[in-house]
Amino acid sequence: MDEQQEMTVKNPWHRAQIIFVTAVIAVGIIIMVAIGVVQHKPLHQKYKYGIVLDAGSSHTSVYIYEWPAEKENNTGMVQQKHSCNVKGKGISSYSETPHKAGESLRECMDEAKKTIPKQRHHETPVYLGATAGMRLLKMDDNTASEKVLEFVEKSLQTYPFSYQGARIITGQEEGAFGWVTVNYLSDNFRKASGTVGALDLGGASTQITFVSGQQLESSDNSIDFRLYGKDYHLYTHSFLCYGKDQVLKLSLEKQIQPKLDMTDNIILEDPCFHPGYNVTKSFQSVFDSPCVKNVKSSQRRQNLIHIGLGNWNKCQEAIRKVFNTTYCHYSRCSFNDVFQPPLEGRFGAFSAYFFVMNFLNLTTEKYNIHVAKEKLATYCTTPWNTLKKRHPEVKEKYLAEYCFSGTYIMTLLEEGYHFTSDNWEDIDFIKKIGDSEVGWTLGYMLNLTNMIPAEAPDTPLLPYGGYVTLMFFLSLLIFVFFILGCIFFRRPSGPNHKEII
Ligand SMILES: Nc1nc2c(ncn2[C@@H]2O[C@H](COP(=O)(O)OP(=O)(O)OP(=O)(O)O)[C@@H](O)[C@H]2O)c(=O)[nH]1
Ligand SMILES: [Ca+2]
Repeated sequence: MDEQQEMTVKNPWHRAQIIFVTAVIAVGIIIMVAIGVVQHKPLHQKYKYGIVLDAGSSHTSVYIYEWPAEKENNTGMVQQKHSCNVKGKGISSYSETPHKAGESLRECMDEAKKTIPKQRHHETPVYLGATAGMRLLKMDDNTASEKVLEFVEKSLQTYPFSYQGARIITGQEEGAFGWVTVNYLSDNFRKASGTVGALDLGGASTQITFVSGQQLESSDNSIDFRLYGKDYHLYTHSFLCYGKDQVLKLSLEKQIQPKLDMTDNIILEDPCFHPGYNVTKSFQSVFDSPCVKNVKSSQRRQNLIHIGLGNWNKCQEAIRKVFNTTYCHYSRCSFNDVFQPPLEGRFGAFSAYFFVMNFLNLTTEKYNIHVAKEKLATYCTTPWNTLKKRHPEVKEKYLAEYCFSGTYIMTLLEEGYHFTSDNWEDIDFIKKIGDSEVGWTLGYMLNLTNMIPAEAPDTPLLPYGGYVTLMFFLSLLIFVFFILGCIFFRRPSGPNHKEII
């Protein structure tokens, strides 16, 4: 007993003291880690914003994008926060009243002012990109197109944002930035996985863009990007006048060609419109475009009496005539003597590809190309009155044109771009990825703000959550081992054990 007392007195690691000291050290470690973690995490997530106006041929849309301020160069961070459709037609329709082009943007820009926090207004860039409608106006009347852009610019400069310019973007930019958008939103750059091609069908032009492993025979169709440490060799082409509104004009022009000598109104029996459809249109309204300039300048007839026949086969025959496939001075072409390498990979088809194929229910199920054609053929025979009763909510102009547009899309994809029954299912008809709409605007802004770096940034060893968890458990482990150590230290061992107790 005396011996034991002697030992207890001699031992500097008294039990209570050990536990106290150990606990203090452990709590200290945990506090240190917690402070380190909190210190590195911003207290409030701050967002930045960007505005892009898509001044298309048929209408203008205003897109507001948002991203966490401190993660500017992490790909996948920018998302669409809001979008607004400008009332009325596209800005090119204001060629005779250009001031109205600027005014037309007011409502949506006022909405942008409300959507973006006030303290961020001055640093929010605003870009306007005009596409095929303005390209056509520029071809037709350069002064008018400049006036329209001038008024649009004046209008945008009245807002508290950081105005960055309004311009007509090229077809290559439109195609390439559509491709950037699809792949950015699919996170394909960060994953360094394969990319998907982009198919965009507008009102006045259409774009095809994909990564090609082939040597491109035409420099006009070639764009190179270095994104996130990887080189991308892109094929892109924009067909002006091959958007769905302009191609309808082209097709009508081809169909009435044999009747152009007639002096009266022209009656056109059109297989691409539904049986019972009978609408009188002013000749001028149909052919007022540089895409069908010959008709416009040489013929000024009063009216076109447009009568539907609803015959899909004949409709496709008529549409085929807008593609010139008789001549190709490259090793291979799509149509109109435009070079196109073999198709590669999957494709995302958006804009009117989606509007039309979605309405026709050809996007949701995996139809093969033959079934899709059969369904479309049946749809085209539906009488006009039946359709109107079936879809009272759909705008009549859209409803009347789905048979034509669907047939154009099938023909463009199959006979224009050479999709076959084997790769038809590689096409995804899409409108949005996540909450962001697919189109060229996001890619355009990412490019102009340098938000996709050429080289991948060094990434931390662990994601933030993983780091916190690991540090916590390591501290806990140290604490537990310390306690165990103390217990073992405290417990006497060896042959004298029994004697001591
Ligand atoms: N059915 C349907 N058609 C639509 C809708 N929105 C637009 N369209 C039509 O689809 C076509 C393409 O629309 P967009 O992609 O907006 O075309 P855009 O950007 O104005 O034209 P581009 O300058 O050639 O790109 C046009 O003919 C539009 O009138 C919709 O919600 N439903
Ligand atoms: Ca467009």
